[in-house]
Amino acid sequence: MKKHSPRDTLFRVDSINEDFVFNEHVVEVFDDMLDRSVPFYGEVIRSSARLLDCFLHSGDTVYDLGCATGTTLLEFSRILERKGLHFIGIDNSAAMLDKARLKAKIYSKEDSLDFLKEDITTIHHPGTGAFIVNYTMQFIRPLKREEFVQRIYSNLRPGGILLLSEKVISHDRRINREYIDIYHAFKRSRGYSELEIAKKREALENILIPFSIDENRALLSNCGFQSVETYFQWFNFASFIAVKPA
Ligand SMILES: C[S@@+](CC[C@H](N)C(=O)[O-])C[C@H]1O[C@@H](n2cnc3c(N)ncnc32)[C@H](O)[C@@H]1O
Ligand SMILES: O=C(O)C(=O)C[C@]1(C(=O)O)C=C[C@@H](O)C=C1
Repeated sequence: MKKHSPRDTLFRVDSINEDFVFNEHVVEVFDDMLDRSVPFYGEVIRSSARLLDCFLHSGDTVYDLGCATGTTLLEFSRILERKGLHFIGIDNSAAMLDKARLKAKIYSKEDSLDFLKEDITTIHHPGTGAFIVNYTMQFIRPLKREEFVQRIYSNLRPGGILLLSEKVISHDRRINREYIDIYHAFKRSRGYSELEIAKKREALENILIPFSIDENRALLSNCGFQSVETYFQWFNFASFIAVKPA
């Protein structure tokens, strides 16, 4: 897909030090930021599309919670064009949604994609075939996550799926440190400087709170999901599938 955002230079030296928020500056460079900051971003989307193809039926609805600029749903609508699914993105940032709608228009997908401004922690969309929650639950306060996943579970139809992608930690201190170093080397290879990496890390401190793989799996199981597996992992990034019993 063509690039739709200028280069992410938010954490260059002259920028101000503040907590990370999804404001208009972030929206402006967001697609470039994700492309250079999330390992195998495109591959995770394509793998998720394969799972949707396996588990969903024609007429099912897919909600992308925290859809940001709509990249994931645009890819789904292209890959799964003939499957007869409805795609709806939800975000609480008007600027993200404006960009998502613009991209849908550019790719002539306005008719197959909808975008809603809602708080993902209070959704009510019963009978949903699949929820996608990519790199977003990590921004929800840990104490609120169980209620959030419970709500997703109760809005899924029997046999429906949740696809969850998150940055993760290891409780083994050595492994955790090595994974973070490997991730920072990845960011350097994508053109971020040491200073940009350090400043972004500081801005995300106490804002992006990752769970371990085991903690995420336990959370999903506690909310009623019976089958829970990881379908992708690259060091400190992982994607999970959780299936609601049919
Ligand atoms: C890291 S981005 C998600 C990236 C996107 N899923 C992707 O893969 O391209 C997190 C998104 O969640 C949105 N968000 C965070 N908290 C939210 C909430 N409570 N309700 C709705 N959207 C929220 C932010 O506005 C932001 O667009
Ligand atoms: O740059 C980082 O350190 C990241 O963790 C990347 C990450 C994420 O994993 O969600 C963090 C914030 C942005 O929303 C996009 C990507």
